[in-house]
Parts: sequence; structure tokens; C-alpha cells
Amino acid sequence: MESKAKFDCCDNAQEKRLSSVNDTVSRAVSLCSKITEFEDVPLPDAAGRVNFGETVSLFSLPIHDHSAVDGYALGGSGEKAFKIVGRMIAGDCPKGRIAPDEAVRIMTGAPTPNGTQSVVMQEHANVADGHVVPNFDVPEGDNIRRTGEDVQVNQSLVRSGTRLDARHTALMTASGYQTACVVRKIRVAVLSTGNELRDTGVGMGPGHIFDTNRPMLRTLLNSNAVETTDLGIIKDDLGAIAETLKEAARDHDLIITSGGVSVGEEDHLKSAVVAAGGSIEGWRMAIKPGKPIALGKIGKAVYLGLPGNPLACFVDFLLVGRPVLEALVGAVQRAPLILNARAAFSWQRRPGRQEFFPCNIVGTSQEGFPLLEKTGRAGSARLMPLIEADGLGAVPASCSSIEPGSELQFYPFRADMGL
Ligand SMILES: Nc1nc2c(c(=O)[nH]1)N[C@H]1C(S)=C(S)[C@@H](COP(=O)(O)OP(=O)(O)OC[C@H]3O[C@@H](n4cnc5c(N)ncnc54)[C@H](O)[C@@H]3O)O[C@H]1N2
Ligand code: MOO
Repeated sequence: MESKAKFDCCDNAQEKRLSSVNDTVSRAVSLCSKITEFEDVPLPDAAGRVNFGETVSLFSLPIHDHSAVDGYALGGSGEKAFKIVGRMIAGDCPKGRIAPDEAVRIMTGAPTPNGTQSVVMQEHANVADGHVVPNFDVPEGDNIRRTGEDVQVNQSLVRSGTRLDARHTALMTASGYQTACVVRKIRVAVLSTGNELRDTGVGMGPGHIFDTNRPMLRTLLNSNAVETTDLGIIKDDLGAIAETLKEAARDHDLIITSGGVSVGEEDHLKSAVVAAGGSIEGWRMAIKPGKPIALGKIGKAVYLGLPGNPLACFVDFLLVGRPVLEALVGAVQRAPLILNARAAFSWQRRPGRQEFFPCNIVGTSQEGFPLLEKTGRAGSARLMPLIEADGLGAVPASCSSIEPGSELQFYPFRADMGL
């Protein structure tokens, strides 16, 4: 059943009933039910997966008191001679007790004997005749890493919904885990629609183009947390599309299509979703490129219809598709990284829709913001400007003119410390 949603209008009178990106994302996320099946995976293979439930520490960290330096464990305080009564290296079993006038030769990581007041670095002590004399009165506790000072046993380590990376592999391994319990992979079906589309090398003729969006979407979906089914190219045929959608809805969490979401006579996706027994919940966003987008449900599967123009498809996947994937696995939703930036260029534009354009960082403005240059003439069918781009610049719907120094928003493609 089709349901009509209420949308904010953008400020162009001809562009009524367009929704904002935020409203569209909220609507899309509200269609998603969190996947509740889970599996155990070895920690080094768990990067990109989402933690199912809360993980608590099996051990205290550090597991035992140990020395932070190579030096001497001292049984007491003072700038005096301590008799060296033993030697401990990393891996030795914690044993023995030292008296206030005794010391133990100790290496970094070795357990400190009971009775240790402090550890003095070997550079800060003199050794002669089986005794060590620190160069100063070493404060109590110096250079001893205490049991549990980082993590207590049973302490919460990783929250439910956390996307795992090398940090979690390290901490969970240190506290006794070999595997992580993660949400099962999201099953995503991808298909393209359009009579003009051909796979590379298959039956190209006049009027045909290469199907760009399907390989692009498969690449965007290529993560450890997603299992993608490629359903190929479907002709602009309502019945064929509806049949494919209906079939895909049986065993996928998300169906992503490209093309056929606009208003032309061969734009069948909206009707096809309904014919497949589903509902369409949203239609158009006040952005450029990427205005037409279809959101809906077919059975339990979420449906996301992206526009055919490749840059529009790319932008809509990043803005709406990504949060949908996060919602399906119950990942903690993080605010998108949107930076304040300044323009290094002039640009006159027609107001009406928030506009995104590929751009790169060419310097830093006087105020310290990234200075952006467009990487080519933007257009929803143009891909070349993306290639040299560091991210997407954005201007609000009302903007009609950009001069050097004008404020922009910047959505970076990557963070250099990315995990
Ligand atoms: N009368 C109107 N026409 C259009 C409007 C509108 O508001 N009123 N919106 C325009 C906008 S904005 C966009 S974006 C496009 C989106 O249209 P569709 O999603 O229906 O996409 P198609 O018509 O199927 O294709 C558009 C364009 O993209 C090419 N294409 C399609 N699929 C692929 C693919 N997999 N790989 C590469 N290229 C693809 C297709 O050949 C077309 O050239 O609608 C505007 N029209
Ligand atoms: O939204 Mo369309 O992508 O402007 O061409």
C-alpha cells in the first residue's frame, strides 16, 4: 500500500514536496528493523562488524602488577643501598617477597615481587658489589603498572552496536577474548534497471551504455558487514521488475535499485514496489544531484530506489544508504563528519536545492578552514570530477552566489586516521 508522507518544501516554488536530507534519512532509518541474529567471528576477522550485546572484560588489565621499565624493583624508599636478591624477566611467574632493604633486577613487563615499593630505571641507579643505589628517593609506585589500573574484571569493554576495528581487537584480545559476537551480515540485493544498460562486454550496440551504478554500488557495499547479491540488469518492464523485487524481498534485508525513480513513462520502480506487495514511503529530496529517491518496504525488506544518474546515485547512497545500513545492524548512529570550509572559487548558481559537488582541498583559509576547489563542472551524470576529489562540498538551497572565501560545508571521503 502506498502511503503519502509529509515533507518539508524547499524554497523553490516549482520544487514543492521535496524533503530535506535529514528528514529523508530519519524516514529511511525508521523503516529499518534491527537484525537480531548474531554469530561469533575470530577477532582479527571482525573488523567492520557490529558488536551484538555488551562485551565485559574477562580479566583485569594489567593482569598482574609489572614493571614499566628495565631497572630494579626496590623493597623500600630512600637513596640508600639495596641488596640485589634476584632477577625477574617478562614471562616469569610472580613469586617471592622482597624486604625493605632488598632489590630485584627486573626487566620491562616482568611481574614485580610482593613488597615492591617502586622500580628505578637502570639509568637512574648505580650498581656495585651486589647492591643498587638509586640516584634519588624514588617515589612510591614509580614505574609499577598495577593490576586493573586500566580495566577491572567484568567492566564493560565494548558497547552493543559498536562497529569493531583494530582498537577493539586489541582490547578484547588483551582481556581474554578470541572471538567477537557480532550481528550477522546484512543481506543486500542490488539491481539496475534500464533498457539501455549493458554489462561491460555483453551485447553493446547503438543506444546502449555500460551499467555503471551496479558495480559502483557493489564497491560501496563491499564491506565485511555486508553480503551482496547481484541481481543484474532488469529491463524497464514493470512486471519483470516487480517479480524480481518480490523474489529478492524473501531473503534480503535491503534491496537497492538504480534508475527508474523519476517521473518518466519508463520510470517503473514506484509502481513495481507496490505491485510486489510493498509500499513506497518517500520520493524526492531537496538536493542536487540526487533529487529522486524512493524509500519503502517489501515484506520485511527495506527498499531503497536510487536515481539512475551515476553521481546522483553515488551521493544518495552516501547520504541515505549508509545510515540505512547502520540502522539495520543496530550500529550506534554517528553524526556525519561535516566540516566548515571556505571556497577558493567563484560560482553563480540557481537557488532551490542544496547542492553537492566534488571538490578537493587546495589549502587553508586565513581563518584556518580547508580551502576548497571544485574538481570539474558538476553534473549528475558526470563522474570524472569525482576522481581527483577529496570529498563533496555543499551549499544550502538558498545560495545563489559563491565568491572566494564564501562559507561551504565539506563532507570528506576519508579521514587519514580512518579505522
Ligand atoms: N520531468 C522530469 N524529469 C526528470 C526529473 C524531474 O524531476 N522531472 N528529475 C531528473 C533527475 S534530478 C534525475 S537524477 C533523473 C533520475 O532519473 P531516474 O532515476 O528515473 O533514472 P533513469 O531515467 O533511469 O536514468 C537517468 C540517467 O541515468 C542513466 N543511467 C541509469 N542507470 C544507469 C546505470 N546503472 N549506469 C549508468 N547510467 C545509468 C540513464 O541512462 C539516464 O541517462 O531524472 C531526471 N529527469
Ligand atoms: O537529482 Mo538529479 O541527480 O539532479 O540529476
